[in-house]
Amino acid sequence: MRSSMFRSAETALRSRVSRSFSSESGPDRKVAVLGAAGGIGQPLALLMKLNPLVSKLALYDIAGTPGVAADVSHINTRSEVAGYMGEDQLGQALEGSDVVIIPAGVPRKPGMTRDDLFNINAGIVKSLCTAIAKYCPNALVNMISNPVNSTVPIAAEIFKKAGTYDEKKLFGVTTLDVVRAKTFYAGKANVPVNDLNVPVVGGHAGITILPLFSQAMPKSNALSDEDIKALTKRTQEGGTEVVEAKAGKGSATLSMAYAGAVFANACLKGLNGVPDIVECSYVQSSITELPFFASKVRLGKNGVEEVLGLGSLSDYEKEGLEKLIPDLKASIEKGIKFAKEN
Ligand SMILES: NC(=O)c1ccc[n+]([C@@H]2O[C@H](COP(=O)([O-])OP(=O)(O)OC[C@H]3O[C@@H](n4cnc5c(N)ncnc54)[C@H](O)[C@@H]3O)[C@@H](O)[C@H]2O)c1
Ligand SMILES: O=C(O)C[C@H](O)C(=O)O
Repeated sequence: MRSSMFRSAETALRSRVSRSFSSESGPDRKVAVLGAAGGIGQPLALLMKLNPLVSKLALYDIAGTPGVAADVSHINTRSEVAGYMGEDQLGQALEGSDVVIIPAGVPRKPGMTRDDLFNINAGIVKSLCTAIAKYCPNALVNMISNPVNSTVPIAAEIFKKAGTYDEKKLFGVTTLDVVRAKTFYAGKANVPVNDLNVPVVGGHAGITILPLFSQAMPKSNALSDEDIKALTKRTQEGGTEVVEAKAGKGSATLSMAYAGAVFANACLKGLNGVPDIVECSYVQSSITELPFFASKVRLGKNGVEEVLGLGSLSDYEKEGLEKLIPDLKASIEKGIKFAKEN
C-alpha cells in the first residue's frame, strides 16, 4: 500500500518534471539517423543525443547499432535512444520521425572522386528513401551520402514515384563546406571565427562548391585576390584534404558529424517555429537554371520557407558560377536518370 502510494507520487513527479523539461526544450521531436554505426553516424548520434530539442533518437544501420545505441543511451540527456538493425527494423526506426539524417554509404579513398561512389551509394539512397516515403513521408530529410549532387535528385525522384515528394522537405547537407569556408577565412584574415558567416553555394563536389567570400560577414579587407583564390580552392578541396590525410581510412567524419548536427539543429528549430533560421543547403531551387542548387535557405515549420537569392557576386565568383553549371547539371541528370531507370 505504502509502496504503491510512493510509486504513484513518483510517477506524478516524473511526469511533471518531464512536462516542464519538454516545454523548456520544445515539443517532442523524433530524429532518425540512417547509417548510425558508421564513421559519421556514431559521432552524429552522440551530438544528436546532446541536443535538447530531440525527444526520441532512432539509430539505424545494417549492422552494429545495438552497441552504439546502448552506449549513447546512457548519456543523461532528454532523448530516449533506440537502435535498429537490418531492413526488417527500418520501418520501426523511421515511423514518427520529424527529421531523418542519412550518412549511409561508402566513403572515398585517395584518388577517388565523390562521383566514384555513385554506383554503390545510389542504390543505398534509393532503398532508404523508398522506406522514408512509406514510413515517414512528412519528415525532413537531411542527405549526407555522396555524391550529394546526385543523391538529392535521386531522393526527389523516388519520393515523386511514391507520390510523397515535397520539395520543402528535402535537403542536401552542404554545411561542412560552410564550416570549412568559415574556418579557413578566419584563419587567413585573422578574424574571430565564432561570429563569422560565409555563404557557400552551388553543390558539394570540387568546383561546384562555390564559397562567396565577397559576402563574408564581418568582412576583412586584409585579403588579396590571390588569397581569395587560394581560400576558394582550399574550400573546394577540403574533403580531398581529409581523404588524403586519412590515407585510405575514409573521409571526413568528425567535422561532418559536427556539420550534420548544426544543420539538423537548424531544421528542428525551424520546425519548432523559431524565426530567422537561415542555413546554406542544396535544395530544389529556381535561383539558377538548375533544378537543384545550394544557397541560403530560410527554415520554418514546413522545412524550406524561402530559398534566398545569391546576392551580389564578385567577378571571380561570377566566373566560378558559370564554370560550375555544366558539372552540376550533369550530376543532377545522372541522379534523375538512375532513379527513373531503377
Ligand atoms: N555531405 C557531406 O558533406 C559529407 C561529408 C563527409 C562524408 N560524406 C559521405 O557520407 C557517407 C558516409 O561516410 P562515413 O565516413 O560515415 O562512411 P562509413 O563507411 O564509416 O559509414 C557508413 C555507414 O553506412 C552504413 N550503411 C551501408 N549501407 C546501408 C544501408 N543500406 N542502410 C543503412 N546503413 C547503411 C554502413 O554499415 C556504415 O556503418 C559517404 O558517402 C561519404 O562520402 C558526406
Ligand atoms: O570528401 C569527401 O569525400 C567527403 C565529404 O564530401 C567532404 O566534403 O568531406
